[in-house]
Amino acid sequence: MAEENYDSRKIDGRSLARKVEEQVEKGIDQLQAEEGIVPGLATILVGADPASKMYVRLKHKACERVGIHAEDHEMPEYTTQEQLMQRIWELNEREDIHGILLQLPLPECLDEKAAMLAIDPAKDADGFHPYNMGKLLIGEEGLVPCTPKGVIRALEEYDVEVQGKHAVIVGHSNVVGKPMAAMLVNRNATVSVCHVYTDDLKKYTLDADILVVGTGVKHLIKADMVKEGAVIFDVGITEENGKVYGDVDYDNVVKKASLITPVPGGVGPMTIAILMEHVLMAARNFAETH
Ligand SMILES: Nc1nc(=O)c2c([nH]1)NC[C@@H]1CN(c3ccc(C(=O)N[C@@H](CCC(=O)O)C(=O)O)cc3)C=[N+]21
Repeated sequence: MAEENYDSRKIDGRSLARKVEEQVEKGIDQLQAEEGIVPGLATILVGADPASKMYVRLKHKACERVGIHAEDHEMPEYTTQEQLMQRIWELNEREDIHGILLQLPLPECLDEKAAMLAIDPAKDADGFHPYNMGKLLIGEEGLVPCTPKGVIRALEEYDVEVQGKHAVIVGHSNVVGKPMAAMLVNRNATVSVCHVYTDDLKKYTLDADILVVGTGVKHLIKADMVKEGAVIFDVGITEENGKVYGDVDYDNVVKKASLITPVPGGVGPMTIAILMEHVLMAARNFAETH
C-alpha cells in the first residue's frame, strides 16, 4: 500500500511568516511616509553563545527584509550588571530606537529580572516586562511574548476555532507556557497547563483539541498521546549533531493531527515575524505620543 501523504496537515511557518512580514513592510512604508519615522530595534547580546548569536542574526536579517533599522549591541561575557543597566538606560532614552531585545539567557552572574525590569515597557519588543505580562493577563494584549503570539496568529490564519475548545499546554515557562495560557484563556478556550511535575501527562494531551508543547525534551509527544484531529504546535528546539528536533515526534504524530507545525520551519520563523510586528507597533505608539 502506498504511503499516505500528510503534507496538507503541515502548518507552513515560513510562508505564514512571509505573509506577516509583508504586512509589516507595508506598515513601515506608511509610517515613514506619514510620520517620517523608521522603526529601530536594538538587540543586546551578552557573551558569545553560538546558538544565541545565530538567533540574533536571524532577527537582524528579518529587520533588513522589512526595513527596520537594527543595531547589534554585543557585550562581553564579563559585562557587569551596572554596565548592562547603563546600556539599557541609554537605549531607553534614544528617540531612534523603538524596540529593545535583551537576548536570553544571560550569563549566570547577571540578574535577568533586574535587567528586564529596566527596559522601558513601551520598547519591550519581546513582551517580557512584568508590566506587559500583567496587561496580557487582564486581556490587554499589546507587546506580548512573540512565540505564543505566533501560535495565535497561526490559529487565526488556519481558521481554527478556539472558544470552548480544550487547549493543553505542556511546559510552564515565562516565555511560552504562561503567556500562551493567558492568550488562550483571553479567547475563551478551556486551558490546562502541564509541566514536568504533572502526574499522567498523557491523560491531558489525549484530550487536547489544541496542543502546544514547549519543553525542550526531544520527541516527548508520541502518536499514542494525541487525539485524532488535534491541532498541534511544537515550540521545542533540541540541537543534536547539527540537527534540530522538536518536542513532537512529527513523522508519527502527523498521522493523527489535523494541523501540525514542523521543526524547523514552524513556530520559529513566526516568532521572528511577530517580533518585527512588535517593533512596528512600538514605533507607531511612539509616533502617537511624541
Ligand atoms: N530575549 C529573547 N527573545 C527571543 O525571542 C529568544 C531569546 N531571547 N532566546 C532564545 C530564543 C530562541 N528563539 C528562536 C527564534 C527563532 C528560531 C527560528 O526561526 N528557527 C528556525 C531554524 C533555525 C535553524 O536552526 O536553522 C526554524 O525553526 O525554522 C529559533 C529560535 C528566540 N529566542
